[in-house]
Formats: sequence, structure tokens, C-alpha cells
Amino acid sequence: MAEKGEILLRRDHKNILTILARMIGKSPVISTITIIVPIISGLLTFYSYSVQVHIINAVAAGAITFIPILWFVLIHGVQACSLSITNIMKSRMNAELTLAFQSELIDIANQVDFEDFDDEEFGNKLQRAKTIVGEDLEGITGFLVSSVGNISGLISIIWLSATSGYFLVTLVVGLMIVSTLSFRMFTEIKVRRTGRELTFDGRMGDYLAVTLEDPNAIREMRIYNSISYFTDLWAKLMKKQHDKRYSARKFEIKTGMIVAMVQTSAIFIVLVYLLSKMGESNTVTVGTISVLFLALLTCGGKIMSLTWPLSKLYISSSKLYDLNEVLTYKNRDFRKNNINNSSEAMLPITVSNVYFKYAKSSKYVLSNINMVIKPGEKIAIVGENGAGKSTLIKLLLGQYTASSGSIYWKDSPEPQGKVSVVYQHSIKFEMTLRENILLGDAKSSPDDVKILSILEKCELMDLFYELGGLDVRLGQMLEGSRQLSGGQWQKLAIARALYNDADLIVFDEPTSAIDPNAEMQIYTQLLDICQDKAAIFISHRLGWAKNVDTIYVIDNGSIAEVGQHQDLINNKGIYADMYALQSSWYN
Ligand SMILES: Nc1ncnc2c1ncn2[C@@H]1O[C@H](COP(=O)(O)OP(=O)(O)OP(=O)(O)O)[C@@H](O)[C@H]1O
Repeated sequence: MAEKGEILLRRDHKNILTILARMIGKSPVISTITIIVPIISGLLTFYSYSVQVHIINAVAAGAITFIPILWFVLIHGVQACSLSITNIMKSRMNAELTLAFQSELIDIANQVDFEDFDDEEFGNKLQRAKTIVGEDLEGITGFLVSSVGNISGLISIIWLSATSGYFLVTLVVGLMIVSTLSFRMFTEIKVRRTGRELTFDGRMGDYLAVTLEDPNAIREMRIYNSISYFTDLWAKLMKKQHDKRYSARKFEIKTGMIVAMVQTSAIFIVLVYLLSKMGESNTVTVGTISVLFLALLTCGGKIMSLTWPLSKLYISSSKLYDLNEVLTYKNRDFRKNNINNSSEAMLPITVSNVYFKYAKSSKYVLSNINMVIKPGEKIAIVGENGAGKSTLIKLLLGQYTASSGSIYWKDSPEPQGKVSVVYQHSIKFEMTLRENILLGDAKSSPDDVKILSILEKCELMDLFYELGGLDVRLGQMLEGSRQLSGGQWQKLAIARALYNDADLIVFDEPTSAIDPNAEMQIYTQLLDICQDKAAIFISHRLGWAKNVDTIYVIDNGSIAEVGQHQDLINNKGIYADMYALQSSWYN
């Protein structure tokens, strides 16, 4: 059980085993070599011990030969080489695994249903999984490799004790190793769990320390005179944290003493027992006793060097949990969202009695929606914040499935066709001007004539002349790149949408960063540019909506009014009120 104030660790040996299986699956040859080589090298220690027994016995009998010495040198040479091989293989394995896991995570993020993106837990897990692959995986594989090497080293000692021919000796040595290792692991994990990153106090302390260095936060704290509140809180948490760590260290010292006593007693028991059996059996010789004695003396060091990677692995297994969890998403049956991949006609889109609620919400965001989007039709969707406009668009694009009712893309209940979307927050691709437009239809070959005509339509020719061509990189990532204003990025997103010869273009508040003077002009132009296409406009500003074919007024998730501008004004309903209110701003 995690102590109060500790972040719950989902540590489970299954996480390590699952990731181990995945590693071997992804990079079978390199992973197997990286794990097998240190195991063999650790087990070779047994042969090194055997040769030492042989040499000591021979020296005691006054009959030394060079062959065992050569074997001894050879084994050590092989062990040294295997260390180098393991290190080389480990770095190759890390590179291969990082690439393989990263690609898998990118695939998953690109395939999951849009509902998964709404799931905060999935977002957090994905973020943590990416961090593990980017930062922690290398450490974890390192701990794994050194753990298996050290474990086989300790097995060699138990094996050596078995050569004495006395079960009691093997039992005492085995129990000593297992018990002292467990003691050490228990302490090490206890100490590690007091670490900053694993306790609420530690994380909160770090957060407060960062906040106390943030100039914006300091500005506000000075105004409200709240700095001492933060520093007191931080100091209190730090003191608590230090006290906890101090008590964990005290515990470590106490268990260290117990471990030392267990070890010393075991060595004493084994030694006395073997000495009493000397001469009784030909397996108990000066060589066996002295090598086992030395091996047991070094056992403490071996256990210490195993405790560190094992406890790190144990703590890290909670991180592996997130990676494993996200990777299981791959096996899910994702809804196909091929709306932009097919050349099928998508219009008319017929929406009948659609209701929709988000996965984690009990309230319907859309109710009883009925509409038909005909080829070439220009539609405006208006309504207050939170009315459900963007949600309706997500359903029309097939990104979400209606809770009930139906949507048909021409005759198909599955989304199909080609659509362009210009979002409020346009994506800034830090690539060339040409690529920024070409990405509207990435599979087509570049058509500069078409690109220039679109730039012209979107009033971006001044930018083109200023940059001196299509090959200038936009953004600020590289030297020589050119940053654009928010409005210019938005116009570029519109240009990208036009480059894709879609049947339908959706404009979800595409002019929020464009100045009001240019906005009206852009809307008029957009209607003109989209002459042969269907277009849906979402905007809070109504002045331009006069010119569309159909206006849908969404109120609290339902279509409250439908019609043309003048009809809706005559209706004196919600639209007329909104329009009157907005007109009054300009009077
Ligand atoms: N992923 C989500 N999970 C749960 N509820 C959501 C989610 N996205 C939106 N909502 C809720 O659905 C309702 C409709 O949101 P939507 O974004 O469709 O409104 P909108 O009309 O586009 O608003 P705005 O004009 O502010 O952009 C809101 O109450 C919103 O809080």
C-alpha cells in the first residue's frame, strides 16, 4: 500500500515482463543478444570460481600447471569482451526500440477515434508514454541488462556452494542471498519512494519552486503581497520532505546492520561447517573453502550493485504501465475515418433526427438535428458559445458517431468524399510557403500555377513577392525562416483548404485573427471562391450571413431557426435579436 501523500505506483512485474516481450518482438536479434550475453557472462563466473578452486588445490598439492591459469585468463577475457558487446548492443537496441515504440505511438495517435482525444486520461497516458520512450526507456533497458547480469553472477555463487556437495551449505548461501537481497530491495524502494517525483509533497514543492521563479507569477504575487504565503508553503513542504528522507535513511542504516549480521552469520556457518567436513569428502577442499569464502565476502557488493538497477526497474515499472496501456490501443477496432481519402461524392449530406452526447457527459449536446447539405449550397451555422456548432461539424465530418439518428454521405452511412476545413486556430506548418499550400492535398504533385492562383484569391500575393518565392521557410524554427502574423497564417490555412478540390469546405471561425476591415471582404471573397462547392461557415459575426443560402440557428443543441437572412429577420426570433444587437454596436 502506498503511504499517505505518495503518488500511487502501479508497479507490477507484469509491466516489466510485457515490455520485455514487446522489446524482443520489436528487435528480436539485438534484444536477445543484449540480454543473453550478460547472463552468460554472469554464469561464466561459476567457471572462473571452479578454475580458482582448481588452481588453489593444485598449489596446495604443489602441482601447479599453466592450463588452469590460461582458462582463468580466457574466462576473464571473454567476460571483458561480453561487457563491450553488451554495451554496443544495448545502444543499438535502445535506438531501434525508441524508433519502433515512437512510430507505434504516432500510429496510435493517428488512428484512435476522436472520442479518445476527448478522454483526458488517454491524453495523459499518451503524453507519459511518449516521455517514457523519449527519456526513460534507455535507463530502463540499462537496469534490465545489469540486473540479469548481476542475478546470474549471484546464481554462480549458489552454484559454487552446491559443488561442496552439502545441501546445507547451498541452502544457507541461497537463503543468505535471497534474504539480504530482499532486505536491501525493501529499503532501497522505501528510500526511492520518498523521492520528489513520487510524492505529492515533492511535486508540489517543485511546482512552488518553479512558480517562485516565474517573472509573471512574481509580478502578481508582489501586487497581492503573497510571496511569503508561497515561500512558507514551500519551506514547510521541503522540511517535511527532508524529514521523510532522513527517516528513510535511518531505516536504511538499521536494515544495513541486519543485512551485515545475516551475511556474517552465513559466512561463519558455512565456513565452520565446511571446515568440519574437510577430509571427510573430496569435494570440500582448501580450494572450495577459500574460493567460497572470498565469493561470499564479495557477495555483499554484488547484492548492492543488483539492488540499485532492480529497485530502479521496480519503480520504473509504474511508468511502463502507461506505455503498455497506450500500446494496447493498437488492438482496438477503430472506426474508419476515410472521409478525405475517397473520391466518392459526399453530397448531399442528410442528417436525420440526430442526437449526440459526449462519452463522459450525461447531457445531450445536440438534439433532434435534421438538415440536408446540398452540392454548392452555402450554409451559415450561428448560435451562442457552447450551443453545439463545432460538435455538429464534427458529426458532419464523421469524426464522431451520432448517439442516435442517422447521417448519410450521399448514399453511404460511413463518411466518404473529400472535405476541407479551416479552423479558428490555424496550424502553423514550419515548412516552405509551397508546402504550406500543397499540404491541402499532400498526395498530388506540386502545381505552382494552381498555388499562385490560390495565393492571389486569398490576397497573399504581397507576401509571395515579399518572400521572393515559394521556397521560403515559414515560422521561426530555422535561421532564414520567416514568421507570419496570425492573420497571414489564417489566410494560408484558407489557401490550403482551397488547394484540395473538395466538395465541401467548412470554415470554423476562420477569420478570428483577421482584422474586421478585411474580414467582411474575406467572407465575400470566400463565397465567391467557393462558388462551385458547398460551404459551411461558423461565425459569431452575422453581417456576412446575409449572402448565404441557408442559415441554421443553433440554440442549446437544437436547431431553433432555419432560413435565409431576410426570413429570419422577419421572424423576429433569436437570429433577429442577435443581428439587431450586433448592428447596434456599429450605430
Ligand atoms: N470533448 C467534449 N467533452 C464533453 N463536452 C464537450 C466536449 N466538447 C464540447 N463539449 C460541450 O459541448 C457543448 C457544445 O460545444 P461546442 O464546442 O460544440 O459549442 P460551439 O457552439 O461550437 O461553441 P463556441 O461558439 O464557443 O465555439 C458545450 O457545452 C461544451 O462544453
